[in-house]
Amino acid sequence: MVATDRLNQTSNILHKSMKRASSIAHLTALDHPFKICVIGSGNWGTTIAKVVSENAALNPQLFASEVRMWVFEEQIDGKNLTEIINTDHENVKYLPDIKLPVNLVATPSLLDTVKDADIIIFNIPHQFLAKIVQQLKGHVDSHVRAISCLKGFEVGAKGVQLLSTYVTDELGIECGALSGANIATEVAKENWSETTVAYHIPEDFRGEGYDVDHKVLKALFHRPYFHVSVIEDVAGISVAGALKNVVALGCGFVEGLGWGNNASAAIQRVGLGEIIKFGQMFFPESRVETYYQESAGVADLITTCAGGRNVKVAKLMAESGMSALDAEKKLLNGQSAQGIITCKEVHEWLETCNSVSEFPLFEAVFQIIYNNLPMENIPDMIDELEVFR
Ligand SMILES: NC(=O)c1ccc[n+]([C@@H]2O[C@H](COP(=O)([O-])OP(=O)(O)OC[C@H]3O[C@@H](n4cnc5c(N)ncnc54)[C@H](O)[C@@H]3O)[C@@H](O)[C@H]2O)c1
Ligand SMILES: O=P(O)(O)OC[C@H](O)CO
Repeated sequence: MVATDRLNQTSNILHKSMKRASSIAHLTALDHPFKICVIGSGNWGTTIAKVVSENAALNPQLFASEVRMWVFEEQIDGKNLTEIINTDHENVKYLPDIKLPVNLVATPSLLDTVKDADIIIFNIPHQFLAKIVQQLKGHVDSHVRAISCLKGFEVGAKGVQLLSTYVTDELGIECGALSGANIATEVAKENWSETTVAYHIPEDFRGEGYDVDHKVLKALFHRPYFHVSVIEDVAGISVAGALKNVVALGCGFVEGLGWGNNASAAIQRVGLGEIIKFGQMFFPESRVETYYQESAGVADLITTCAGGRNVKVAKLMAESGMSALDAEKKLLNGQSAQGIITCKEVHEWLETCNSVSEFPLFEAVFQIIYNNLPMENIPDMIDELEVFR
């Protein structure tokens, strides 16, 4: 009896997942297949390019097979990285030992990459976004749609902005976000993980089959090893994705000091509270439920604090006394620990708003990295400032 129930249950699950897969597979682009490009070819940029290229090859009615990936050109052993990727189908510097699909084409020219694209996926360390977006101005049609996979904020004349909002404001195109518990190398190895894509359907939506909607985004990003949930809360997933990197630096400090799991859990508790508070104060459209219902949120905080690059960099700082930038350079071979810049952006914004004292962990991380405050002071800094909560 129990065995029969199990069998029925398994067959129901299989039936549901086959139905879901076939409903995605039967989508058709009614005008021409959507042309995809990826801007960025780092650790995550290349991984996401692999994911979408696989789906592009599998769904010819929906996506053009060729996916272009913009590569910030550099030489590896006297050869251009683009040439290596296009010949060997491997990004030997930023994603070694992972075979890339043959329909993924590395392109050194930014403008050639976006030419005729229907969907642009931004995936670079966020400190380079402004420069890239400025180069794209005037070269992207207003009906192009975009997804930002970046984690960070833009802080400037307009205050603190989501990176997707920055893209929309500067290029005049709708931009959503993708964020989740996604250490790139695990996704690249096709170990199962989940992610969240958030996207608002814009007012100039041209209709199902002619434009990008939630079904198209699911078809673009969902893989058997990469399960996608598509929602509306762009602000919630973006705030969570940016700020968990700052919390991870705090975890790295206490880990490097040898304080153990309780200390790391304490940092994550305070950090989650500050993430939610930041979202509510500065992006009131974000939903608190997103943080625990979606992969972008608590789940991302957990994976990042367990094994992300920010935690590794901060740990090395604690163990060696190195500066953040030196530790990043030594450990990451050109990759970026985004929390180092994000904590500065957050500090500058909070100072403008006279709200520094309401975010004691974020401020402690900033002071340790930029003003050499002893990391052993973290517990006291959190206590002293927490009275303002
Ligand atoms: N790696 C991950 O596990 C992961 C997972 C999820 C999200 N993210 C986020 O995705 C974004 C991209 O991260 P990544 O891991 O692909 O990048 P990365 O950290 O691997 O950075 C290296 C990339 O930066 C490029 N670069 C270096 N100098 C440049 C310049 N002057 N102009 C433009 N590009 C330059 C390099 O060419 C390379 O492509 C980040 O915001 C990151 O937080 C990363
Ligand atoms: O390696 P990190 O610290 O940049 O984190 C990677 C991802 O953002 C985890 O989801």
